[in-house]
This record gives sequence, C-alpha cells and structure tokens, in this order.
Amino acid sequence: MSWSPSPTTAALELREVGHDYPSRDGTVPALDGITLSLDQGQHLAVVGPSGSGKSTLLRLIAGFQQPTRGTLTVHGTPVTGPGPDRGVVFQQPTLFPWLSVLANVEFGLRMAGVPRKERRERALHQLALVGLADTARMRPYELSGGMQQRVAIARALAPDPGIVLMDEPFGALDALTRERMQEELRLLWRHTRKTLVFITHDVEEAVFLGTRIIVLSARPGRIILEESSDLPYEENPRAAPGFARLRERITEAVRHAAHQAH
Ligand SMILES: Nc1ncnc2c1ncn2[C@@H]1O[C@H](COP(=O)(O)OP(=O)(O)OP(=O)(O)O)[C@@H](O)[C@H]1O
Repeated sequence: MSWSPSPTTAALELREVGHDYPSRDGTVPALDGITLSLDQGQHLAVVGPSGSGKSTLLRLIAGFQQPTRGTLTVHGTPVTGPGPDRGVVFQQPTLFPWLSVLANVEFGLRMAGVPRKERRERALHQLALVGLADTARMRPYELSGGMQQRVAIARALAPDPGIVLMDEPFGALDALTRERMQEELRLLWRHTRKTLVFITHDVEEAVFLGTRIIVLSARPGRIILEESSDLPYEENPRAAPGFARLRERITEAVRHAAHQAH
C-alpha cells in the first residue's frame, strides 16, 4: 500500500515514449520521443501550448492510457494501469457529492481495504494537512471551489502514493485562491518526499512549484527545453534573483512552441 523508494531506480522513467490517438484519417500523434527520468522527491512542472500533449503525458503516467511507443516505468516496474502508488488530482475536484468530506478522503483507503479506524485517522490527518479538519462532516457542495480542490488533494494523498500527478489543479480557481493554494502546496511538499508531476499553462506557477521544468512543443509534443531549478525551494523562490530569468527562458520557449503551432 505505502511506497518504498528504491535507492537505485528512478521514481519515474520514460524512454522514447510516444502516443498516437486514432482519428478518421488514421492517427493523430500527440506525443513523441519523450525521455525523462525523475528521482524520488523531484517536482516536475510540465508546460507547453494548448494541444502539446500535457494531459496525455499525465494520463500515460497515471496508467489511464498506454503509450503507443516506448517504455514507462515507476520504480522500475512498467506501468500497465492505475495504481495506489500514483495519486491523481484533476482540474475539477470530482468529489462524490453524496459522501461527506471525510468519506471522500477515505475513499481510496476503503477501496484498498484499510480497516475503518485506520482509514479514518489517516483521512483526518490529510484533511488537517490541507487545513480542512473542521469540514470532515460537511458535504462537498457546502465548500468553496478552493476548499473542494484541497479535499481532492487530501484524497489523492491519503493512500500515501509515492507519486502525485496534478493536471492544472488550480486552473479553475480565482487568482487569489490560486496563489494561496500554490503556497500551501509548497508547504505540503516540505513535509513529504513525494515525487510530483504538475501540468500547468502558467509559467510562473511552473517555476514556483517545479524543481525541474520541461516545455513541450506543439503537436506532437516533444521536450524542447528542460531546466533544473536551483532556486531556494525551502524559501520563497519569487524573491530569488534567478526566478525572473528562469521564467523568461521558459516563457520564450513556450512562445516559440505556440508560434510553431500556427
Ligand atoms: N481522446 C482523444 N482522441 C483524439 N485526439 C485526442 C484525444 N485526446 C487528446 N487528443 C489530441 O491530442 C493532442 C494532445 O492533447 P492533450 O489534451 O494531451 O494536450 P494538452 O497539452 O493537455 O492541451 P490543453 O493545454 O489544451 O489541455 C491534441 O491535439 C488533442 O486534440
């Protein structure tokens, strides 16, 4: 159930991964030649123009889809489907409206057969980590959009996955809530050693949250820029002198990719 990081294998490894979707006239290549390796605890932000295959990449890692080409492994084991070692957070919180907040967070643990008392404790702990312990008995519709998304994050983290996959999790939130959630997420990661793959349209968010950042080209998505961020992850990176420079380099690459698409 819990992940046990191996010291020798990468948390996540993609080798020459490509994905084609079927279309009326044959196939649409969405991704091509994606090779990357993430160590446990690294935080990868993925940016790129619309249609560059960001969500496809996330779905492949989640195991919702299989790559057309290449190999994809998690701690050395090929991904053949979804699993408790990977937690997923989508743009919309997709909570079960008929369940309480606590029951939503417990859901994955219940599916995994965790005994009632333990799953309650673990779910409450996760809710407390996202600052929502006092909402446990409420229903999702009684919460704001930002709170619902925090519940979705708690739900994804409750089974203690080694890898957390987030597809524009703050995309539907207003600017202020979004900024607060970014800060919270950084704090949350400080307490864990989880590997994160984070999809975003927002370069600033990518530089703020990523210890590694990749930019995908227009379709088919290929990695056109890869940056490691040595900004002070434990402090506020926005204040670091390198922040603006990194943001500029990435913005330039995204602009270039978007330009190619037209
Ligand atoms: N189920 C599907 N069937 C056919 N083509 C698809 C399917 N899903 C995605 N595509 C195509 O694959 C390409 C990549 O899509 P994907 O959603 O991964 O891109 P994205 O970078 O996440 O886009 P956005 O930023 O707009 O969300 C797009 O051109 C899209 O039209």
